Amino acid sequence: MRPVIDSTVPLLLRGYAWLPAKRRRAGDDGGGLVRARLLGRPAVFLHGPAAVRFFYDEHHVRRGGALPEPVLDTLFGQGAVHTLDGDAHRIRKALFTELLMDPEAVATLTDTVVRHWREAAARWSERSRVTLFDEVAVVLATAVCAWAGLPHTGRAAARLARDCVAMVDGFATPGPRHWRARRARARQERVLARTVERARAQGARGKVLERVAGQRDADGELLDARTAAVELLNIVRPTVALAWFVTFGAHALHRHPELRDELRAAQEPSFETAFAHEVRRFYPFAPFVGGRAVTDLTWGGEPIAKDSMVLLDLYGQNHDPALWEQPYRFDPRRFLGRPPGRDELVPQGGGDARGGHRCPGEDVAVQVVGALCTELARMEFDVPQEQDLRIPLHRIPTRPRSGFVIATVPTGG
Ligand code: HEM
Repeated sequence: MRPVIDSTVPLLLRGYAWLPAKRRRAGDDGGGLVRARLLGRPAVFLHGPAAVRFFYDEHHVRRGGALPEPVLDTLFGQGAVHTLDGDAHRIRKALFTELLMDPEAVATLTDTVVRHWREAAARWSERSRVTLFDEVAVVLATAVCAWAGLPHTGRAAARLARDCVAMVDGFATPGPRHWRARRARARQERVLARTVERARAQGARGKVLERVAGQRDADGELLDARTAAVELLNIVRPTVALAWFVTFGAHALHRHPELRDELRAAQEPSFETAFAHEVRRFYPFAPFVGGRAVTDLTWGGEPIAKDSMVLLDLYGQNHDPALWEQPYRFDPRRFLGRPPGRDELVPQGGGDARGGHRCPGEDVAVQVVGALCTELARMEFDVPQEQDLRIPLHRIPTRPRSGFVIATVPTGG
């Protein structure tokens, strides 16, 4: 086998564009395995529904020791559910599936978000211009805290929103963005660990806080307050991160104004859901997920050595022409009357959310993004030309450079 040069720096520099370019150079038509070296280790990238099933088999890929420390210290937190395997994972994961996959809880969270959006939108019309990304992040942080029973309101919620955005923005880059992410995480873990301690001493105010504060691990012990804070942040941070998808949704409505009318007129939720799926498929967000090979493996006749990094190429799979007709066309109709297959659409991972590591927040994501894009479609606003709406692919995570500035049209003349 040819020696493979380490690709960590090219990946950091080229972002989402790195893997497709590597795939083209390797002459791969999309179905095969791509080899690389990352952080000094051999790595293989897979994609496609069969690869999803291979990757999510615990006999093939484990998560323990797989995530680099800079990612844990910014995005997920030390000791997070993302890093666990076997029974330890199943017991911790039940906490999230119970809280986040219950239809009533999802509906209550969505209603809370919409209520806070409407209050905020009424204030936007008093200002001539607002940056949608920043505003939506604060709406989401305020709403998820209210829903979870966390005490953050007003400025504390705005601070939490900024910190959650920083944690996501800085996980895949060296330099100032990364250090901001580390500081943001350290600050919010401290704050939330105190909240957990208070909840344990005085009784919690909300179901989510109470449930997380009372979580016991496989050994029957309560989580230490810092780990409980990490897991509270694993609910709050990704909810705030829905600001990326809502901003992408605004971008799609701007590029395809006819969809605005369709969303506005939709009598039933199916178009809204299809729109949310297409936003999650089309726009680049989570690039891939990864673990380590448990043992020597074979995929498509190719050997994968024990301990290699095995990565599932989410962005690549969501744009694979073998799965999606005209993958680079934004078209929510592709999901109308045809809900996505479990291992086909993978912006939030694949496999089974209850049994494996798939994101437990997918129902929340689809409903909140759908509801807020519909709110947006119903709102009167202009999109000033003097802003940069390009979405650079070299940056992970990316978003419209200007954050999507809107000029609200005052209501009532
Ligand atoms: C912003 C949109 C979101 C994206 C792009 C996203 C993406 C992902 C991805 C790729 C994974 C990893 C899957 C794997 O390792 O196989 C994941 C896991 C997870 N997500 Fe999300 N997610 C989003 C929203 C949410 C929301 C709204 C919540 C909670 C309210 C959430 C909570 C979690 C948790 C707790 C895990 C860990 C699951 C585990 O390791 O078992 N996510 N998410």
